[in-house]
Amino acid sequence: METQTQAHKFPLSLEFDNVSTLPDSYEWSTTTFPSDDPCHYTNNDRKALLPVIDIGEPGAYDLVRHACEKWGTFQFINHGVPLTVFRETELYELVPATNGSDQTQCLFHLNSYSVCPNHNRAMGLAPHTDTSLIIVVNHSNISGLQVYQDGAGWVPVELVEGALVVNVGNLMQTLTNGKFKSVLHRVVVNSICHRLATSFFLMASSDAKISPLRKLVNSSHPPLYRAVTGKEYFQLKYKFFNKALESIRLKK
Ligand SMILES: O=C(O)CCC(=O)C(=O)O
Ligand SMILES: [Fe+2]
Repeated sequence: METQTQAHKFPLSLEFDNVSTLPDSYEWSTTTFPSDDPCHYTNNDRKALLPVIDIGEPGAYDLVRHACEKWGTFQFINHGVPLTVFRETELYELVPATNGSDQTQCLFHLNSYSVCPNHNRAMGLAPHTDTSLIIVVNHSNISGLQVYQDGAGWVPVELVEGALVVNVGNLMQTLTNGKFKSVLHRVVVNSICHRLATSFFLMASSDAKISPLRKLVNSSHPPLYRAVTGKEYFQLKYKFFNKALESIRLKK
């Protein structure tokens, strides 16, 4: 048994450290691993490679827009954060911090996925779309994040040193009248490495009204979503989870 003091140290000693098989309550329908190295796997499907964008390049703006329309996600490099920060900073040195006030604009999550004995029958993070406007993920150097794409299924997000992942969230999909797609994603676990990832959520403040931008709405592109406040949308997400966007969709 852990003592109280040890239990607060990172990496956390989690329940799975003490079990040799997956408890029934964690059972998930089978997930498959794309390669022999579950900690650092590559994507063998060259047709389903997520964009990695150098945001210092002249054409970066168009590439970002295209990625948000087609994929709802991309990785970016040349963001100004020195590589040494990625190499030398152990994620577990970071202290998770949230701003709990009503005016919250940003949220920072530290996600910890412990080693799992029966990884192909468990799920680290269930398939979901993110609620906020945009999300920036540092998935460090351990694989696990996968995004769903029509026609390609679950696509692993490849490890690119120093790259950060951006996901389009539900509220950005609303704001862009469905032009940018909020990406369905999940995290799989493995039986060898403990994975840590940080997510930075750019949120709408609770009383901000979010509705499709006027310049993206016209007679051939009528508004797809009704206006919601940040607070209302969070309540809808809690109630409807992955069906929340559907719940504010205007009927034709
Ligand atoms: O762990 C990851 O790579 C992604 C985490 C995530 O999807 C989230 O925090 O919403
Ligand atoms: Fe997410």
